[in-house]
Amino acid sequence: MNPTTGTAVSALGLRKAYGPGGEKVVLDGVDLTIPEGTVFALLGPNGAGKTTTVQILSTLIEADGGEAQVAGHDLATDADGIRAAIGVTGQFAAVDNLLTAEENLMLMADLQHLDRTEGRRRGARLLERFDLAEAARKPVSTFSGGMRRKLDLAMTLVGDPRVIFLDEPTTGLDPRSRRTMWEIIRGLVADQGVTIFLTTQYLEEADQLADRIAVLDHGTIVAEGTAEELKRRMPGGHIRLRFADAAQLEAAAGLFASVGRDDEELTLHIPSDGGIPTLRAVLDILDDSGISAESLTVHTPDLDDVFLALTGNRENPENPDSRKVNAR
Ligand SMILES: Nc1ncnc2c1ncn2[C@@H]1O[C@H](COP(=O)(O)OP(=O)(O)OP(=O)(O)O)[C@@H](O)[C@H]1O
Repeated sequence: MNPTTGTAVSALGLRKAYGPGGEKVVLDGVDLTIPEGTVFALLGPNGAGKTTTVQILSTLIEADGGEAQVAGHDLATDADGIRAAIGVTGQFAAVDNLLTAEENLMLMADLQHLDRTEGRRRGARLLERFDLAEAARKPVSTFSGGMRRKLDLAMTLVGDPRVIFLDEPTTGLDPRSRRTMWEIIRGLVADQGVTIFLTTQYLEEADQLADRIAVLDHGTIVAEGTAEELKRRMPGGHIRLRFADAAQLEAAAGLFASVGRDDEELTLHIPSDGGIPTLRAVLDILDDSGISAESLTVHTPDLDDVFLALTGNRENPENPDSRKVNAR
């Protein structure tokens, strides 16, 4: 962690290209700032460069350009410092199928140079915490997908990391296992103040977990903000006011420039970004005219709308999956 800035991860102008002449540009100048103790979600369609970003920040591959600091260590000069401070789980998981859960955890403790007693103690505590104690002595090859993910994360936690990279942590899990994983991730942030860097293709996952979301498309960040901020940027949001009778509806309709109305439902739809200042302005206008609405609801576009609007305008001919996302 960087004690002077409170920033867990920062990156400036990260670039990465593949191919003999570097003609396949994967990251084209990625900037990120992630405060410590928060959950950050990097969202993007297949092939956007999410895994590449995680691999660079976790020192698994080198960037071609740009700079980054992770947990207070510089990527270019102190990769060892970063490795000691982070945990990585996901598509390149370290779980050994032939070993039991307990053995996997002990192996991790050995790699972290913990003494045997401390290693055992931490392992047992993690198995308990992740509800894997009963299966502790069974080979991992007999585990369900959800159990393996939990073990993978438990193995990461043996080293007590301050920053954890979770690359698509719930891909392929059923809804119940996904929710369990979300609870675990929330618990890590709440109880231990760790920083989570998450990549996901699930908008709901980003919405549920992340303090801030960045949308990556074709190697650049095309939008960044809280889920609410991103949704508010989309057209289609409105405030819906319901009135007690037709007279009130009529009077209110005359107060606003562009409104939709539904006479049967006695409602007005006022285009809005859903922000509090707009909401207050609408209520003030009604108040000043002595009209009171029976109910007020704010409708904001969901994250699906945001994702499709931001990433749907260019197709990636090399990646049929990205077309699938774009065409939805
Ligand atoms: N070693 C490599 N050599 C050549 N191209 C690569 C290599 N690794 C990744 N790529 C390409 O870089 C692009 C980005 O890949 P990356 O795995 O970072 O995307 P992603 O956003 O994580 O996608 P997904 O959601 O499908 O995992 C892809 O087009 C991929 O084919």
